[in-house]
Parts: sequence; structure tokens; C-alpha cells
Amino acid sequence: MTFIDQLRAAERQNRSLLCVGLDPEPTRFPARYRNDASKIYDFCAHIVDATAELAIAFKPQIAYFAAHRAEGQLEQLIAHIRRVAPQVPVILDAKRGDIGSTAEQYAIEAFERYGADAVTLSPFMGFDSVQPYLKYHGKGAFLLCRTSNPGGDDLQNQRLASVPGEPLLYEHVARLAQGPWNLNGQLGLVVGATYPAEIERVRALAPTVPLLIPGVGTQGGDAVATVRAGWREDAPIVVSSSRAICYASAGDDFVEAARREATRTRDALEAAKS
Ligand SMILES: O=C(O)c1cc(=O)[nH]c(=O)n1[C@@H]1O[C@H](COP(=O)(O)O)[C@@H](O)[C@H]1O
Repeated sequence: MTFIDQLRAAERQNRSLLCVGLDPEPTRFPARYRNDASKIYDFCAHIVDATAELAIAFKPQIAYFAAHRAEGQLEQLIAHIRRVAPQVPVILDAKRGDIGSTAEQYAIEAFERYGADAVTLSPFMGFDSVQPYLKYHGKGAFLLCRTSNPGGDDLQNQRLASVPGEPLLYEHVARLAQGPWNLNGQLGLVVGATYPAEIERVRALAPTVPLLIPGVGTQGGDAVATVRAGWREDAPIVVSSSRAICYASAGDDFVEAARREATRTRDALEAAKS
């Protein structure tokens, strides 16, 4: 089963476009785990259990684990996801980008060490920095295109005078991912929920690739506008929310609160399809 097939199956089974982001920050944990980095796995496993039937994907952000020397807990967490939510694919948010020989190592890390189903990548070092990931047939790779942060404008909204049609940089990335770079249909694009007009533009330029859309929840992106701009029956979108779900409550009710927030977001995204 390819990553795109997995997304389609999870969307159907869980009736969801919601990707649950796992960004564990021990200072924000409930009192019983607070400031204890050895509890990263326990905290995240609770969030996974609470949302296993509500998610199209899980997206652990690797920096939140590596910063606390908790890569072993990330491995354990992915094994836990396989046990309790085998239908839900895992996107490793690593935003890697490097020369081919180093990219080969990053691809081993993402797909062999962690066994992720997809990874996030920066495309700005060019095709040879992306190619090593494409050797893992069936795995997915999301290229940063129009990111959710305000500074995304600095480069992504610059016009490329030397490219026919003088597209903006993010438009050029979208065309490459839809066409010449997408050798085996493995590529997707990252577009921020904070920029619905750009989601619509990316969807027009890249009508069939999956879109990973972070920025609903804490960053204030609009769930309804996001679905209207990006969702198509035949092209999956994966709308990610991390902090709003993980830290819906800092109290002992954090599991129920996470489930409530995930349900609310999942339902808002589903309702926007019609
Ligand atoms: O690739 C990403 O996931 C990503 C791309 C982007 O443009 N913006 C963005 O916020 N992200 C990630 O998505 C998550 C957003 O977290 P929340 O704002 O808490 O939902 C973080 O892990 C970011 O690293």
C-alpha cells in the first residue's frame, strides 16, 4: 500500500482530514509529567490513544524529541501508533534538505530507523537533495512550498524572472512537485492554513498531489477556508494541528480535552467538504 493509499484509507475509515501533530514540550505537560523529559513517550501515547479514531495521520516533529535526547521515545511512540492505530500513517516532520549523499542518510533515518510513512523536506537544495527519498517506493515526501509562518514571504513569494511565466518561487515548487520531480507519484506539498488564497493557487498548479496543511488551531488558520481551497475528492489533504490538541488542557483532564478538541476540528473539516 502506498502512502497515498494509506491516506485515502485513513480518511475513509476515520472520516477525517485531521492530522494530529505531536510536538511534546515538557514545560507544558500536565502536573504529573511536567518538566520531565522521560515522560515524553507517556504524554504522546495518551494523545495518540485519545485521537486514534479521529486522525488521517500523526505527525511527530523530530526537534521536540531530539532536543531532549528522546529519539528512543520517538521510536517507541511510532511502535505504539502501529499497535493502536495501524490504519493511521505517520508523517515524520523533519524538514530535511541536504546534498544527495547526506540526504541518503536522512532517508535511512526517516524510513528505516523510524519507519515513517512520509517525511517533510525542504526543496531548496534542488532535485538531487530530494531524489534519495524517492528510492523508497510507496513512501511519501512533502516539500515545503508556501509555509504557514509570516517569514515564508521572504523567499517563497519572490518572483523567478528566469523561469518561463515568471512564477513566484512557491508556484514553481508546486509545478515541480506536480510534474518533473514527481517520478513515482510520491511527492506532496506543504501549504500553510494561514494562507487560503495560496492553498487555492497551489491546488490549481498541483491538482493531484496530497497537501499537508499545518496552521489551524494555535496559528489561527481557518479550517473551513482551508478545506474549500484545497480539498478535492481525488486529492488528499492532511490538515495538521499540534499545540491546540496536545495542550487543550494543562490539567488532569488533558486526555479528554485533547479528544474534544480533535473531535471539534475533525468535525469542522468534514462539514466544510459539503
Ligand atoms: O511542516 C510542517 O509541519 C510545518 C510547516 C509549516 O509551514 N508550518 C508549521 O507550523 N509546520 C509545523 O506544524 C506544526 C504546527 O504546530 P501548531 O501551530 O501547534 O499546530 C509545528 O510542528 C510546525 O513545525
